Amino acid sequence: MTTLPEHHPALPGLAPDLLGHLLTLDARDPLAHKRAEFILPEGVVYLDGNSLGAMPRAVPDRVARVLHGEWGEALIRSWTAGAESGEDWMALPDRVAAKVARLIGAQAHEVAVGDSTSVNLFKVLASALHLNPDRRVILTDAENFPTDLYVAQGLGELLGRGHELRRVPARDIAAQLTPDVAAVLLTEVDYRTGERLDMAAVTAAAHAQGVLTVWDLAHSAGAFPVDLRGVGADFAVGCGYKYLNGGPGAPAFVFVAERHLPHAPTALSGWMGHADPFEMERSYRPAGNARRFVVGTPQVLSLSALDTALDVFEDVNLGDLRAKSLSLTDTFIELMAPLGERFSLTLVTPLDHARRGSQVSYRHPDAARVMARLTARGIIGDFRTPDILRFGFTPLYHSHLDVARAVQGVQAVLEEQA
Ligand SMILES: Cc1ncc(COP(=O)(O)O)c(C=O)c1O
Ligand SMILES: Nc1ccccc1C(=O)C[C@H](N)C(=O)O
Repeated sequence: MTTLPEHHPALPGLAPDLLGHLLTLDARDPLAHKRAEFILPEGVVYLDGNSLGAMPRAVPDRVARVLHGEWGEALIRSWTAGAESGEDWMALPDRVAAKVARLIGAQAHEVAVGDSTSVNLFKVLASALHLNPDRRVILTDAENFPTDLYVAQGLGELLGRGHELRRVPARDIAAQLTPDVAAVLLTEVDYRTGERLDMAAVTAAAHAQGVLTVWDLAHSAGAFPVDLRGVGADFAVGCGYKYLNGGPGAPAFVFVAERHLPHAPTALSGWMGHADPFEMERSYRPAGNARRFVVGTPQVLSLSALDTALDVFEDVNLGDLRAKSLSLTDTFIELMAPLGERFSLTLVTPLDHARRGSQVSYRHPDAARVMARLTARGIIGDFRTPDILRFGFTPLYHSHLDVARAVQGVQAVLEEQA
């Protein structure tokens, strides 16, 4: 007989056949062993890895080594110590970039790591507009994440050449790829609904109209395999602290397709993106790879945390990651269905697998209060304005039993409030 995993208290009230079914799914889970690589508080079902990923167990030791050994003892020598084997601080952004590249279907020299997603968005959008100089429109999803909208708006105004940020519903993007559009800026997975766009189809449609693509992979990277090269994407950015589990404020990543590297200027030409920073040349000569999108001194402490966090993915088959994510979200949707009928819960996440990221969201008229109560019970998700309850699933550390516990928590809160 299957035994309950240690970190799960038994689930009182769960029908034995359902419990058996969930335990079977968990017993067959090829990623079940990954949970032990994270530190998660007892008694909590953490459904917020799409806002701040949980801490991988190996991170504190790595950060302590960097603090005490590399900073405390070796001091300035750490910038170059171990350069022969690529262990030096100078090479840290490139080492981390190579690990991210595998997760997003890119080549290592097409990826740089540093700064925040917002800042990286500014850099690549500026590059895209430069590469399409005769067009003046940035086309975006009207409901895109605020920072994407703000950065695009601000950059357009700064350029002072009459750029327009055109916001249209995501479903209309393909029809709006008119000859005045320079770049389309989209988040692959909507942060509120969890709806996933067809990146391959949108990219192909954009290219057919001479439009460059900028993808925000904040809710994609580390949640399922992304194939930037396969879809022919031009530019992309994403967060280090969500599904990559790099810690609060972790450095973000930026992707520039190889074909653009010789021509894509960086709006922020800092010395760390120079081909040879310590030559101290008088004028800027960009690194030949995406490293040019690193601007200033790398954030060694947070890059080190992210570097170790990414090692969790080393033995992970990304197809397994996606399959498990879908199994978790399917299970959640299925177990929540009877509650939807009893309470005012409306599923807003697509049932179609191809159109789903790794989260499930519902509208509820009192969503803020429901989420506050859930959080107080240790079921941690997100409230997103105006009325969204959002539950993020992380295939590396969730089990199907976690899903059932979360649903039991939602049921208890909704019954209390009724
Ligand atoms: C789609 C999307 N883009 C960007 C960000 C964040 O950007 P930054 O890390 O610069 O705050 C988030 C979340 O905060 C997000 O959901
Ligand atoms: N960076 C943060 C800092 C503080 C609180 C939340 C965030 C998030 O990342 C929110 C997330 N982007 C979201 O999709 O809602």
